[in-house]
Amino acid sequence: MLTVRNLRVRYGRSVSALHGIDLDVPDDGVLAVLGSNGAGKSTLLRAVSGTLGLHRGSVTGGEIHYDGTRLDKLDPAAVVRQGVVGVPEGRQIFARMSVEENLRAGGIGARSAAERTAASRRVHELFPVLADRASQRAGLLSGGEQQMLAIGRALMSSPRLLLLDEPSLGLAPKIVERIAAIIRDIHEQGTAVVLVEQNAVMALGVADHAAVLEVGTLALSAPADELAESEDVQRLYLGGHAESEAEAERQVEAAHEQRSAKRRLSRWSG
Ligand SMILES: Nc1ncnc2c1ncn2[C@@H]1O[C@H](COP(=O)(O)OP(=O)(O)OP(=O)(O)O)[C@@H](O)[C@H]1O
Repeated sequence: MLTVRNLRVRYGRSVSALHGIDLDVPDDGVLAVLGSNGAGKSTLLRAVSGTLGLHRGSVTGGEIHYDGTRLDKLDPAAVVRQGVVGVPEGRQIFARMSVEENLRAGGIGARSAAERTAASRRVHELFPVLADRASQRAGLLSGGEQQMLAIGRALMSSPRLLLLDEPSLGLAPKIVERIAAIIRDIHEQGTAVVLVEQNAVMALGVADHAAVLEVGTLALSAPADELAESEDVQRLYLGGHAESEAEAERQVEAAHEQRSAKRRLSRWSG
């Protein structure tokens, strides 16, 4: 279980980005974190993954615990060793290295060769395209494939909690659907997920629970299906990027359809 209590974050002296956030992510959960630009979503993930220092930010109050260990005092490598691994916004793969080399880099922290082999098998099963493109330069992959590589590389260290920052960013709707299905698979294989997204349709279709951030505070926290039904959320986040009312309605229907697909799936697997 990840618990975040009264988390406060600043960048330098002047920017206060989070003003006291409380969140819980159970071991078998998928938490969607929604909110508009600048709400503090990436900051939250940076605080959990210990990477705020790389952005001149710091935790100025509160605590983050994972499975009995206090994370907010650890450096990024130590957070990964606790089983918490992030995929930052913008993918940040090693563009000049091959797909296979990128994956190998992700597996450096594995506890044993057997663990590395199992992780590699899992990644290639989830993303067959990465096996097909093993020797290709990562920078030559399509945007969707680069996102898959970024997630695959994170999975190489066998995380128990995966932090995803806007995996749908800049991708075509069909690719976003594939990424959503893969996140569901990853979760069903036993990895908890925190999914930061501006694409609320996608996020609410995948998540069990959702939190909405507004300028550094937690505005709402509720089961994802309740939020998908909420008129405020539909108005602000589901129809927010639609170019017409008809498109907004289509997006709302898509979120409902994704949720019922997920329910059907869990009935089959349960
Ligand atoms: N490195 C930084 N230095 C100074 N201020 C920053 C830095 N990174 C983020 N901020 C500020 O902190 C606040 C929260 O930003 P954050 O990137 O966490 O929001 P977000 O919800 O992830 O938005 P987006 O979807 O645009 O990434 C914003 O006011 C932002 O301008």
